Amino acid sequence: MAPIPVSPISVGHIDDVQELRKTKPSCIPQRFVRNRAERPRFSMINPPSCKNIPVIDLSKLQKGNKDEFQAELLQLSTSCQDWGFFQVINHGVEISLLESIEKVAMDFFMLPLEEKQKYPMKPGTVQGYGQAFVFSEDQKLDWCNMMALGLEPKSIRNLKLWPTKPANFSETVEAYSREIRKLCKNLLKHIAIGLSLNENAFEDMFGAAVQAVRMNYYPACPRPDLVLGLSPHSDGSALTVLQQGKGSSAGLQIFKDNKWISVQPIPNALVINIGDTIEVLTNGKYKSVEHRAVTHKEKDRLSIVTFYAPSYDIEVGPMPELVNRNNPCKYRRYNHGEYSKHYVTNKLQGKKALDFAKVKNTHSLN
Ligand SMILES: O=C(O)CCC(=O)C(=O)O
Ligand SMILES: [Fe+2]
Repeated sequence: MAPIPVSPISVGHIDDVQELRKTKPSCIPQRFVRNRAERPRFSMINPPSCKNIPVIDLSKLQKGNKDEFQAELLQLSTSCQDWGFFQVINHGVEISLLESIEKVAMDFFMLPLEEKQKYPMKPGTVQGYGQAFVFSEDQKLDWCNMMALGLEPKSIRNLKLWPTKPANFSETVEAYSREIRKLCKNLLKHIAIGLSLNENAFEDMFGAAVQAVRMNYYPACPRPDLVLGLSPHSDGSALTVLQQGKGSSAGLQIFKDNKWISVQPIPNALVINIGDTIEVLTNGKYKSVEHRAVTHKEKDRLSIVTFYAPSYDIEVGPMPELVNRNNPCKYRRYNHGEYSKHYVTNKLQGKKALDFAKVKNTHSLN
């Protein structure tokens, strides 16, 4: 008799957060209630002295005169080095496409649960509908429903997990992802120039880049002070592009100078962040930054997140140009596919995943 496949992971019952919300619970189920230290403290967010994350005007890098180009390039390098996060305006992605992706994502989340559950996210994977990064029965859960899809290269697509509803879902995700791919290449080109590297340095190294999209839906929560929309983490990607639903509450927070800072959405801008892979490639000059999502008492929130990373068969390690006596090599070389596997098979826990790549016993570790 053929052995019955048994999932080695037991995650217990996971409530669907939108369904839970519909029941208007008077108290939050314990699995969502964070330990005290992890709870968001809204009174501590964004003191008046704290600025919003930097803004990059991509049109100045593409069509600006020489002075505008240099000034914007400097702003880009500084944003990558000091913040690891920025918003990009005049990014070249049509507003109508931003609206279409938001519509299909929203329409998807509004489908009946049975329809969404036709594409279940299996424990230990990050494709399909459900909660990702859950590995045990006692792990706290995020106040979020996710739909995650692998896109490029075509070999990582799992079409069984692509919804057939709402109408135009696949076409829209594909069209959107093509444009976001162009944006990532464009940004990486300018990031390379800002680092005095060949403009194609990243592009040439990445091979057939991997791209995945994750739609996050955070229903309003009666006790935003007790839960997290998404646990603190850095992204395993090279670059991440995040679109926030129009009119959504502010929900994304980044950890900077030992404080959580709330990112104030700018209409039609896209939020970009440096992922672990760029941290390694730049030998820590540009760092991936820990971030999380919090919820709102009355408003739901949608985010559409694209991860852009090198091909799985690529070897990643600090670029020789960025390693020198003052900045000795901080990360080992490894296969990017192995890192991706490591990343998706561990719970989100700040920047812990990157320990995988850190060289032990150097004085300059941070
Ligand atoms: O929804 C957000 O603002 C954060 C999403 C995020 O960080 C992610 O999906 O990796
Ligand atoms: Fe993230």
